[in-house]
Amino acid sequence: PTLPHPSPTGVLAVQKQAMAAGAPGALTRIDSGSTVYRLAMGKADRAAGTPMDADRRFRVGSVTKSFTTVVLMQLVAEGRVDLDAPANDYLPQALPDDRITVRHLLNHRSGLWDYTNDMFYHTVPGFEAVRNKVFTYQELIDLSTAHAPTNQPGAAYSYSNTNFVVLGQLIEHTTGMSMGTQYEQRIFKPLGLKNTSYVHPRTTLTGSYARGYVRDDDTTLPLVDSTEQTASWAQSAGAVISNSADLNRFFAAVVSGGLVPPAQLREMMSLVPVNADGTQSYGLGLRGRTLSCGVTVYGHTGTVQGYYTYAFTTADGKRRVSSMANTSNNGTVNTILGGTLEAAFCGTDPT
Ligand SMILES: C[C@@H](NC(=O)[C@@H](C)NC(=O)CCCC[C@H](NC(=O)C[NH3+])C(=O)[O-])C(=O)O
Repeated sequence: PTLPHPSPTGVLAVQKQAMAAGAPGALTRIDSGSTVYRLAMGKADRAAGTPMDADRRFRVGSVTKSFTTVVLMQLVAEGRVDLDAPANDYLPQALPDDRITVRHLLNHRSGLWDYTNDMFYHTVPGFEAVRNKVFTYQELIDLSTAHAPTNQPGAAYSYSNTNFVVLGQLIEHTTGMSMGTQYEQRIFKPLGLKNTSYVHPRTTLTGSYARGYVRDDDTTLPLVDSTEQTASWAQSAGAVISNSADLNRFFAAVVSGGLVPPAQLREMMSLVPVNADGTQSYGLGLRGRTLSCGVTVYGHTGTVQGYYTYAFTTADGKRRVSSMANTSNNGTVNTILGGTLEAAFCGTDPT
C-alpha cells in the first residue's frame, strides 16, 4: 500500500506539545525515499541557550537493543550461536534456569527480573547513585537473579533490561571480543555511522550533541542535567550514542537485509502482539507499531536519563523516522513524542 505523505507540520505540532509538557527541546528526522525532513525546536543546552538541531547526537537508550540483536543474529548466521539452545550453553556463569533459551532473551520471555525497577525506584537518587559507577555484566545479572522470575521461560512477554545485559555477556564470552568492538566492526563501520558510538564507560558525548535533563519525581523541583553518565547500568541494553540520520540509516539497513541474512531477518521481524489491541508488538530486539493508517513499522523506543527516543522504519526501509525529546521521567512527553510516528508515516496533523 502506498503511504500518505509525511506531515512536517504534524511533527512540529507534536514537538510543540512535547515542549509544553516539559521537554526543553525536540528533534525529528524523516527519510522518505530521497526526501529528508529535519525538524527541531527548543534548546539543546538550557544553560548556554543553544538551540536544538536535528543532527545532534544523543543517548538512544534501548534502541541499543536492536544493535545488540544484529550482532547476535550475525553470530547465529555464522553458526556460532543457536537461537533455541539454552543461554547457559554460552555463558561464563549459569542463569538459574536452564530452560531460558537465547531466543527468550531476545523476545523478553525469559522471566528474568528487570534490576532497573529497584535501581531507579526513586528516579534522581537512583540515577545519582549509579551515574559514575562501572558495573560488570555479572553484577547487573546478580541484581536481577536476586529476585524470583516474573514468569516461566517462554510463558509470557515481560520486558527486561536484564535480557540484553545477558546477551552482551553472551556475545563477549562467545567471541572473546568487547561489545564496543563488535558494534564497530559489524555495524558502525560497514554502514559508515560516523555519528554513532559505544564509549562505555566514558561519561562524555563528543561532537555536536544535545544535553539531556531528567525530571525529578517531585515535579515541582528543577530538571537535573543528566547528560554525563557511564550508562554502565545499561551497556548492551542501552548505552549507544547516535543521531537521527544514523538511526534512520541503521534501521533501513536492518530491514533491507544489509546487516543480517534473510533467515535471521525473518526471525527478527516475526512480531508477537504485546498489548490488548495488538498495536504494539515485539519480535527479536525489534518493536512493532501498527499505526492508524494500517501500516506496521519496525524499530525501537528508548528511555535513558534525559532522553526519549523513537526510531522506526517501514518494512521495506523506504520511510524512516527518528525523534528525540531531551527529557525523561515524564510519561506525558514520552507518549506525545510517539505522535511523530503518526505524522511521519500516516501524515497525521493534529493542527
Ligand atoms: C522503556 C525503554 N527502555 C529503555 O530504553 C531502557 C534502557 N531504559 C529503562 O529501562 C529506563 C531506566 C530508567 C529511566 C528513568 N526512569 C526512572 O527512573 C523511573 N523511576 C528516566 O525516565 O529517566 C524502551 O525499551 O523503550
